[in-house]
Amino acid sequence: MKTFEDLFAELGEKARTRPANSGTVAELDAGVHAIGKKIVEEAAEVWMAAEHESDERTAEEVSQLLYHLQVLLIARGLTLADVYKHL
Ligand SMILES: N=c1c2ncn([C@@H]3O[C@H](COP(=O)(O)OP(=O)(O)OP(=O)(O)O)[C@@H](O)[C@H]3O)c2ncn1[C@@H]1O[C@H](COP(=O)(O)O)[C@@H](O)[C@H]1O
Repeated sequence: MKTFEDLFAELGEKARTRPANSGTVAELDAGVHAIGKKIVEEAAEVWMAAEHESDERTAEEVSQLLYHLQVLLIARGLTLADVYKHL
């Protein structure tokens, strides 16, 4: 099973190697403004799923929000350590 740290390492590698079919590369190229909008959209989907949908759907929406948050960190050149020091 992929962990949060595994995903961050994978996305960092995508950003470095820029494979042609990567949604992550496309999202990074779209920029921080577009990524931020995606985060807000996914956060709303998390809220709606938690209030009205199943545990499985809620977990899925949370995974998507975490993905977009990680893309934002990479876009800003931040690491997980930069976040963890605030936890
Ligand atoms: N975990 C994710 C992930 N979570 C969410 N997403 C993206 O976020 C979107 C999810 O949003 P929705 O389901 O709300 O989207 P949708 O309704 O299908 O489409 P939208 O209209 O919202 O775009 C997906 O379409 C993906 O583009 C992800 N894209 C990639 N990953 C993982 O990231 C890694 C790298 O992926 P690539 O860069 O695409 O190779 C792989 O391990 C992937 O599994």
